[in-house]
Amino acid sequence: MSIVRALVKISSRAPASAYRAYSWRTSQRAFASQANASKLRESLSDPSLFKENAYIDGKWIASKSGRTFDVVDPATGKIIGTCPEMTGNETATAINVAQRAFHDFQHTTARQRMDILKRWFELMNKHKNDLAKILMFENGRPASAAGAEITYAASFFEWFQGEAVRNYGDTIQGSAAGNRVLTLKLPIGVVGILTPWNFPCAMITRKVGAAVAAGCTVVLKPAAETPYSALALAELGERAGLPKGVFNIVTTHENVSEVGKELCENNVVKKISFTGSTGVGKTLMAQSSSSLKKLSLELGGNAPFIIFNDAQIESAVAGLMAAKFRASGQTCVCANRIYVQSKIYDSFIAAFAAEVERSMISGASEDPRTSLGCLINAKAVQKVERLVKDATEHGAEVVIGGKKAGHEMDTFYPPTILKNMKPTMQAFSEEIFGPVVSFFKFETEDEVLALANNADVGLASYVYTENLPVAWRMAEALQTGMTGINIGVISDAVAPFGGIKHSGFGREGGRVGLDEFQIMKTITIGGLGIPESKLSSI
Ligand SMILES: NC(=O)c1ccc[n+]([C@@H]2O[C@H](COP(=O)([O-])OP(=O)(O)OC[C@H]3O[C@@H](n4cnc5c(N)ncnc54)[C@H](O)[C@@H]3O)[C@@H](O)[C@H]2O)c1
Ligand SMILES: O=CCCC(=O)O
Repeated sequence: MSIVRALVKISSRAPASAYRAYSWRTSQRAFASQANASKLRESLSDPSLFKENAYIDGKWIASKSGRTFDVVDPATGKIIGTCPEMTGNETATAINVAQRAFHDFQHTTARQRMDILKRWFELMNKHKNDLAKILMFENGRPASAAGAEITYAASFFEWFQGEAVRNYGDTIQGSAAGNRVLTLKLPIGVVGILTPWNFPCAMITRKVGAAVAAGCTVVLKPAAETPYSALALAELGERAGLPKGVFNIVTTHENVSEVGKELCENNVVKKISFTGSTGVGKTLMAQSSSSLKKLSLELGGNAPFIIFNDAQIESAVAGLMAAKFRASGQTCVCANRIYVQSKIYDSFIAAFAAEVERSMISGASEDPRTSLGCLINAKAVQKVERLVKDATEHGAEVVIGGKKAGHEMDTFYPPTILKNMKPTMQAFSEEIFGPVVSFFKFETEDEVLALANNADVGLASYVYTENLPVAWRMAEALQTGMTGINIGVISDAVAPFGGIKHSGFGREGGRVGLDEFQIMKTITIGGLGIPESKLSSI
């Protein structure tokens, strides 16, 4: 409940002493927040990267109501700062600003946009440690993994600065004599971008890098849990030379539906790019139908990870570690259902469990030894607990973990391995989004293919085998947008990223990433034929 609403509620029906107690607690909270914010700010080499305002038209602003929401470090439970609680109307203002900026920005040359993105990329590298620190505090990611995300995030600006100048069209022979047909790719206009908390930086740069390369202007709504990475990126964008109004950020927590609706229904916005859950993706798609917007939806996954008898075990263990534990298992491409062929089922699980016990260390985010961080909130842990309980009640065996233990914060869950999993269990059809590894056994290629494809979503899949025809057949037949063969990390700025089925549509990164933010214009020119008088009679 918001502070304002809570105060109104309390003041209308509670005695004055209760009000005083509440006000005292509220001011204590505000004080704690200010103290932690200034601690975070002071820990940065460049404190001006930590912003607690929205960013519209190149200005750092508060909400009109003055209302804010708290941002909490999920690893410690401490409030690290506040951000403005913006409304639908304020989002409309940001959209109008972006529209005004588009008027000129669409006419910048590809080289100018390339230069901006290049500088933005360089600034991200220069401030990598500060960006990683901000990400670590707001997301709870351990320090080294936070640094890895900044490198990954910056790679999208590097990639799209190159792609900005590789904006090719076609020339086509028309069907009628003398007709010539050309295609041009033009920026689509103002884009609304909505991003999740699990990759607070990379999900933004993957979209914004492409949008800016194409010549679009942006209104971004970052996740309420992780707004500070977005705001730090805006500060660096300004330093990189982004004109005012090209990149705008609206922050909100309570008004998220209202802000999302405005982005979807406002006719000025020509494209919505969203990464998040399938449920919210469907809502945004329905809301965007009245204005027929172009959409990219990068939604949830439930990746099968398939290990055949002939796989190289060491490499499969390493691949599964990466595909499962990245971001504490909170990645849309995380391995969710692990299928191991029967001959190696037990030995593979034993090798994998040994590696988990050796290398997974849960601890304070700043501790360089920490390799497994917390989950985003206590609710995420409760979901994991529910899935583990359901599995064990229906016959799954716990190999390691399986119980919350040894941590005072309710956001931590230990690495857990379950075997003897069955398709009837909830973790078969639900995305776990946590550090739980669920092993299923299979006998034949056909059987595992049917099991793997028995999902309503289709984002990533992984196959380990030394048999090329098997690998190829599986890659073609698996109903997912992406398949890794003998590799557990498929995310790369050069590679088109996206799903099929209820994992959404559209591709980000790669050569096609730019297309998502462009319209194709076809130009037909008539009267270009050779006059008959110039043709010989033969
Ligand atoms: N395919 C991908 O690339 C990808 C990447 C990251 C996360 N995900 C998926 O996202 C999910 C985890 O993130 P989550 O639970 O925070 O997802 P979520 O859908 O609840 O939130 C994602 C974003 O949507 C916003 N949002 C929520 N309700 C909204 C509404 N009514 N209108 C507008 N915006 C709204 C949130 O504030 C956040 O910014 C998982 O299912 C995961 O697989 C997918
Ligand atoms: O969570 C989804 C996106 C992460 C990635 O780009 O690999």
